[in-house]
Amino acid sequence: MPTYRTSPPAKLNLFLEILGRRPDGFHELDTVMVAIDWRDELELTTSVQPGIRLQVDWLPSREAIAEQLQVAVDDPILFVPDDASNLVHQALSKISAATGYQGGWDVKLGKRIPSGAGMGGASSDAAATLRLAAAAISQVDDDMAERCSPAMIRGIAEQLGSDVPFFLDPESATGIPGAPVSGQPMIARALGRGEKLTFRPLLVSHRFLVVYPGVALSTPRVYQQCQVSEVPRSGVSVMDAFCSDDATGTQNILYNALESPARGLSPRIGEALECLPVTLSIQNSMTGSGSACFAWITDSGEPVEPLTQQVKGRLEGGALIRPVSTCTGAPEIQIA
Ligand SMILES: C[C@@](CO)(OP(=O)(O)O)[C@H](O)COP(=O)(O)OP(=O)(O)OC[C@H]1O[C@@H](n2ccc(N)nc2=O)[C@H](O)[C@@H]1O
Ligand SMILES: Nc1ncnc2c1ncn2[C@@H]1O[C@H](COP(=O)(O)OP(=O)(O)O)[C@@H](O)[C@H]1O
Repeated sequence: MPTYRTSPPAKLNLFLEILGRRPDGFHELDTVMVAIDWRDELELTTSVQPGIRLQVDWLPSREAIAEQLQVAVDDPILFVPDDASNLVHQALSKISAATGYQGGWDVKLGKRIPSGAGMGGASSDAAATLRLAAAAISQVDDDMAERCSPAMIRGIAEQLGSDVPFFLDPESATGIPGAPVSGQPMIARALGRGEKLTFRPLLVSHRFLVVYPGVALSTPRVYQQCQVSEVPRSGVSVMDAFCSDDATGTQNILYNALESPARGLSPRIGEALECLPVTLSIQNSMTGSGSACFAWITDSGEPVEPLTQQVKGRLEGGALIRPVSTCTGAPEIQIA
């Protein structure tokens, strides 16, 4: 059986405004996201033996991540489920049910993206699973290939989570044939509960310094504490700034309405933000519902390594601190 592999990326929310509260418990959003090259690793093989066998490990090792976070290897912060609560598992159950695929799945998930960070790790793993599983199932016969339509994939992605469609290729994510092709870095604006997407290609690569301050925040808890904005800002100007071919010197456009409730839930958010540099060419924000924060380095000539060392020196306590760049949200699938 061939093995299908890909490296699901994390995301950063560059802008997030709360437009309203919905009767179903979700919030209407205006958010702008990019994928970044902080990646998990996912490997999937079909099997004649029914069932889903999922193995999850930290990369490069649980010990290495625990050491950086200054916690014990069995600390709850490093817990990632390997049962039916993992979104990879749920994605496979749903695609098997939707296509009538009767076989089983063997999956290895290598985690680098921390959980409860607002970096969308679980959502990205789920979207990548759908893409790999669709590629594998499509090999069975033409009938199966036809059942793996972009509309079916998008429908499952939306059921799995508000952020999951963002990590599909733009045509599957939007349902618009001819949407910008996958494989190149994009920026997306998401409306609704996060699933109504518009993609635009990025003309230049953008660099960030990301800090995960070693605390996991629950997305529902952060939303419970948030305020609907009376005079909502719009994500359009952020899209425009990031889509220009030179963002050097762009001032104060990052915004996240969930930052204030997240700060209230953990002092580590403020600590992470305060240790990030702020200059004429560097702006800071929190991603998603937290806890990770980031600095956007708008000047392409600014070296990132001294900034990384500066932040490592300033932030007390365990943390994961990494320079990253924008990348495609739906990376290439390798078949071996
Ligand atoms: C905040 C964001 C910003 O991109 O990202 P993360 O911090 O999770 O990465 C997203 O809105 C999270 O999307 P996702 O993580 O897929 O959330 P879901 O599983 O759909 O929802 C989890 C819970 O979050 C709340 N929720 C989520 C999305 C939304 N538009 N309004 C909400 O109120 C609801 O309480 C929901 O039950
Ligand atoms: N594939 C997965 N990777 C990480 N966490 C997962 C996964 N599937 C389900 N989870 C659960 O999802 C929650 C965190 O989701 P995640 O996407 O990592 O964070 P966030 O929503 O902050 O971006 C945790 O409760 C975790 O147990």
